[in-house]
Amino acid sequence: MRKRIIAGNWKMYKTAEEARSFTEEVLGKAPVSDNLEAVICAPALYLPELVQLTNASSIGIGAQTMHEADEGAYTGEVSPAMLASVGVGYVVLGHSERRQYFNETDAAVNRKVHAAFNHQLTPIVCVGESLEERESGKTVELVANQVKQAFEGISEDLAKTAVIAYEPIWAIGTGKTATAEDANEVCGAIRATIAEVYNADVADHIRIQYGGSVKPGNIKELLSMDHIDGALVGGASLEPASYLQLLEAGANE
Ligand SMILES: O=C(CO)COP(=O)(O)O
Repeated sequence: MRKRIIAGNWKMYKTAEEARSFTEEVLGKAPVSDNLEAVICAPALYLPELVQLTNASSIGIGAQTMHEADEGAYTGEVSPAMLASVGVGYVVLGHSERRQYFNETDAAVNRKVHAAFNHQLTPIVCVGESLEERESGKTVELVANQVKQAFEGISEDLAKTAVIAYEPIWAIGTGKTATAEDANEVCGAIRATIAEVYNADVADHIRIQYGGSVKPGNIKELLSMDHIDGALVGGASLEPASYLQLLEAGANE
């Protein structure tokens, strides 16, 4: 049985004080369950403090991106070694906003997946199609290709521990969620791709999240689907009450 993973992606929201008070508020209230991994992916600036605050809790802390090199003359960047050195456990890679606004390519995502594993960070690898691509019937082909490229050269043992987030671009921040059936179909195709690239055992272990306008009102249905093992949540992860409701759904359903 795959352990569910529900991750909030705060994107570029919250002041330091807001990040702190959110975390303090959810700490005592987050459900503790063997079936659920809860994660907050915060702006890099707040990561050390959030790691400290959540140290004794069931909540894990993740970054939203990173550079692929351990160190170097890359002004403004944060390296995987730096993330690991402050106790960060996860990193979102290849988010569509990174691909769109920061020209992150599939090849760069692949280098970052390698770099994350080199530092014992769990990568949350994002894939997903645009509306145009969906309408032209290319979703499965495109997403399968993104997955294949992201995992190029990654061993079976490491791939098993990765997380893939299927986030259709047209569903991000728009209030338009993919239907649970459509989301499950693509997540199933991602699992089939992993089975093809690796084997059935890796496909059985790897966790696949859905992301795109996930809310307390639709998460249960999404999580009831065979191939959906969790959610990567933007807007609805910003308020403690709704983040906690998402975690409750993950722990209970
Ligand atoms: O991009 C997302 C999470 O990474 C989804 O964002 P929303 O939940 O705000 O649609």
